[in-house]
Amino acid sequence: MKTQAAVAWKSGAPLSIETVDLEGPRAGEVLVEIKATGICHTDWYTLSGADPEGIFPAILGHEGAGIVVDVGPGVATLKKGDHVIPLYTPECRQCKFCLSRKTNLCQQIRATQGRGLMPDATSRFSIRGKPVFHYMGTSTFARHTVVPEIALAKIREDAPFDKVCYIGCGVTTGIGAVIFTAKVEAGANVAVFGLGGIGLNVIQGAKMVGADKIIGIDINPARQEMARKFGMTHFINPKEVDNVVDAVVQLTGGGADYSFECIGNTQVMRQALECTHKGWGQSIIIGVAEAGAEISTRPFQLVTGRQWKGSAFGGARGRTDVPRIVDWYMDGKININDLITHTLPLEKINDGFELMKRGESIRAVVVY
Ligand SMILES: NC(=O)c1ccc[n+]([C@@H]2O[C@H](COP(=O)([O-])OP(=O)(O)OC[C@H]3O[C@@H](n4cnc5c(N)ncnc54)[C@H](O)[C@@H]3O)[C@@H](O)[C@H]2O)c1
Ligand SMILES: N[C@@H](CCC(=O)N[C@@H](CSCO)C(=O)NCC(=O)O)C(=O)O
Ligand SMILES: [Zn+2]
Ligand SMILES: [Zn+2]
Repeated sequence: MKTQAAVAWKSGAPLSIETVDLEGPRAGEVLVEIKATGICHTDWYTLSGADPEGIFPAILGHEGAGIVVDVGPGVATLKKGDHVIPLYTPECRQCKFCLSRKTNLCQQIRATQGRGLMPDATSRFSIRGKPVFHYMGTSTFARHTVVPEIALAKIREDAPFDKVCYIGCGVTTGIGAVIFTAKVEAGANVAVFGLGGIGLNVIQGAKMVGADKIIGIDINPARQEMARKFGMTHFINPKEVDNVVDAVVQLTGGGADYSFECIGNTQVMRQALECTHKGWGQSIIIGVAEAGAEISTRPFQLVTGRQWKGSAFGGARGRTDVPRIVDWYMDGKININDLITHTLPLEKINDGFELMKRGESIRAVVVY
């Protein structure tokens, strides 16, 4: 079939709206009509050329929601008409990683996904006979996409696509990092570095679990108002203090119990670790840093009880947890609407990237 997509021909260049050829679903695959997709900082990271796994031409996008149009042979858990959220972290429930119960990082299709291919090592997308790569196994910047069955969460049919698409990455990543990765307890003091589409969801998660002080740190003062609305109790602008680490330590009487880095800046990752409490502080890295970047600190920071952890997709097991998070939204337990600051048609997708780069949007959502 033919469909429309925003194609990334090469790094650093704007996306180009094209008619692309899309082959139907093969065994274990599902054809999905994408109804809406958010634009995440990670799409920009890959488009910028900083991603070692970035390959071109590709159809980016990993924060979508849509409807099943067709299923390939052997697909047992989904049927035409089902509402779904594509998962860049699948959940096969059979691989060593899934069975370990220790991680959400299902590895069943990770190798081919990282090469922009479906599990049988081919692409379903092409233009004028030349293959176009998939991205993160989802490619939601296309009106139609083909996704493995194990990488789709079935969601309730009354959930609005233009809001719950954000659960496909940002909402789950932020709230999940608090609940599933750090397991923040009521009364804990939390520091959140970077108050964008991810950090604001960390704040929302910290508020949900009953954290005490929730300290937000951002160089963009315009982020303060929204962050307070979501539960931030204190704000630090790094440009206005001598030392961010000292500022957090002072505010918390010794250091944050948990900190979250939601920027992708390795200098800030160090600050986030070092502002946590001696003996038990945990710092969770969420931000994605460019190829070749490395983190450093004095080993003494770890010897004295601080811990560094990372979190991908908030530690969520997508097929199990995403439908629950959709329920939280539908039950009014989490706020997504206020974080979606801009809605655009596909033709304006590059404007969405510009809004993000200028710090003007929290989430821009493309509605097909
Ligand atoms: N681990 C995961 O599963 C996962 C999932 C989604 C996104 N990410 C990553 O998380 C990061 C944040 O994504 P986002 O969509 O929220 O981005 P965003 O652009 O919406 O937000 C980033 C925020 O950081 C602030 N910032 C930039 N430099 C800063 C500094 N030096 N000190 C303090 N604040 C600073 C910006 O002003 C902005 O508010 C990105 O690196 C993205 O790739 C990771
Ligand atoms: N390809 C990148 C890795 C980027 C990365 O860390 N991605 C996160 C999700 S970001 C969503 O916005 C992730 O899930 N990582 C685990 C994984 O990719 O298996 C690089 O190589 O730097
Ligand atoms: Zn993302
Ligand atoms: Zn698995």
